Amino acid sequence: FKKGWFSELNELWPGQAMSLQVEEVLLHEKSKYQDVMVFRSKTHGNVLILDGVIQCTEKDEFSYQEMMAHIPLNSHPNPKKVLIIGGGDGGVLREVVKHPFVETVDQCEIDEKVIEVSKKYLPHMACGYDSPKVNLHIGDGFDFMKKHKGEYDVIITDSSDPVGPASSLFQKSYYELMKAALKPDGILCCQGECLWLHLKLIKEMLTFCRTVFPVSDYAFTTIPTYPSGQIGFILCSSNPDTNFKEPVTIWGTKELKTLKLKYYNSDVHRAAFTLPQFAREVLFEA
Ligand SMILES: NCCCN[C@H]1CC[C@H](N)CC1
Repeated sequence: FKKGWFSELNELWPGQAMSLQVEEVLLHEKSKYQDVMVFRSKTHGNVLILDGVIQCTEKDEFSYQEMMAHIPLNSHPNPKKVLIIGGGDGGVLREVVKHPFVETVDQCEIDEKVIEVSKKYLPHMACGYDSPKVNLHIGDGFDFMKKHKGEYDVIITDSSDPVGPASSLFQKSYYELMKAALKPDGILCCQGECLWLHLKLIKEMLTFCRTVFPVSDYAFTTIPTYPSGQIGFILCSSNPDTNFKEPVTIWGTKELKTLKLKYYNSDVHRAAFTLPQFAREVLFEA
């Protein structure tokens, strides 16, 4: 490639590749599960790469973390107990612990190296680990959920892509496990890939979610450094009265400033469920 540039080449987005200019590689080593790299980019701050895939950049990570946390939390009337599967960089955790209703957060991340690296090179994301609300567990999310039935108001699965270690998180069996770990009116939010690239996979997931939950929906955010600049979220609720499109908790300007939110607000929440026609007809009309 052009000297001094990182390109995100991957079979999950054939024929295209996001590139970032590299100033300095800060770390590059193997964890027990994957190849871990951090570099300081010219224009996007520090960047975390796992197995050659961009996980987050300091410049735009807040788009994904805020939406992944606040869409489910503000769709639940009183989310006290939250579980995060994955999310080792700490960004989603940082957002969840901000929420005034949240009392405790269990986080289960399989790769301790990702947490260690984030604390060192992504301090503005890993700051979430400093919260007294957090119980951190290193291990497999499947095993953890089997031991915590009916415990959670909200479960968030902040995963990488459906290749390698994370592919099992995109199966029906995993959603059945999350449902069992939720309280009877619980809500889940999972990384749901991209409308431009993975519409078929999203359709398959929504189809099996509709056999497991009374309510399932899909929302998206814009994020320049993820493939095609967009990523979405699968949202499911065991409470048939849940309407994700209308938040039950609405924050005003003062609260948004206090919470330091720079992407999420109630109008952005509502708009996130308004899909372009090519996606709406496949996901909700066919
Ligand atoms: N907290 C960010 C976790 C990473 N999320 C995924 C990274 C890889 C992308 N292709 C999809 C989102």
